Amino acid sequence: MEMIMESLSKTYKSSIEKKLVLNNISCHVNKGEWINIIGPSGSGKTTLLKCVAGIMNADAGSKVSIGGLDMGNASEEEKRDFRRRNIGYIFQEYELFSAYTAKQNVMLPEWPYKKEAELRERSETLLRTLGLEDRIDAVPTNLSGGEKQRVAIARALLNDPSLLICDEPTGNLDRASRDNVLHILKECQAEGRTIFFVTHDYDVLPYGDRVFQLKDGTMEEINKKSFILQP
Ligand SMILES: Nc1ncnc2c1ncn2[C@@H]1O[C@H](COP(=O)(O)OP(=O)(O)OP(=O)(O)O)[C@@H](O)[C@H]1O
Repeated sequence: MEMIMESLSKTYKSSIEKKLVLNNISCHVNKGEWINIIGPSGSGKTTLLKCVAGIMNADAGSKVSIGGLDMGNASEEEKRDFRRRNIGYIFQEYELFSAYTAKQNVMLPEWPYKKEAELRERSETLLRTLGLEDRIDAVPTNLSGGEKQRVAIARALLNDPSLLICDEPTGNLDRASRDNVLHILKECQAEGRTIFFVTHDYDVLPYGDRVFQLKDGTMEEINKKSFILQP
């Protein structure tokens, strides 16, 4: 799914301050590309992902277009429907519902729209693929951080999204689980999906096609090779 950001700015406004977090960012992502975003804590990575997904409104004058949908002009309902059909979003804080099991959390976004038996089978398959076969019926309070992260990843994959937006999806995983998740995402990319991936982990960078760095409100492309350690 093609993504176009032009002059994208975002200001947080409160009664005591106005904070410009993203300042005139432009970036064009081709269908099927894997883009990695790095940047210091607080540089606006999560803000950028939320503006791109239409979860948060960018400032007036910004242009964000995803798969032809103009986020600035779409209604909340259009954006919600578009996300459900096309975007898998892996939240940094997992955003799991504590009253539901791992399997139910994965099924939840499609519950009103698809047959329950079909959803149950699909979510169990995804949880098994992510190494959670023993935790399918556990509630989030009984899951470790890494397990919760993998449930959140399974949920994002449920609708076979054309675009995966990933906010540090491997931050709480050990090396083996991280490599498993990256391998699964690489397969998703091979199937033609676009991946927009925020990370602090430089070991993730070789998996992507291009790297952008967010700093002081601006975003610039960095040569991916500059992160590969020389012997
Ligand atoms: N709702 C909000 N209101 C005001 N300021 C906010 C709000 N959300 C985030 N910020 C501020 O905007 C800046 C960017 O936050 P954001 O979460 O996008 O950064 P980040 O790069 O994802 O950080 P991290 O790597 O620590 O997750 C931070 O200084 C943060 O304090």
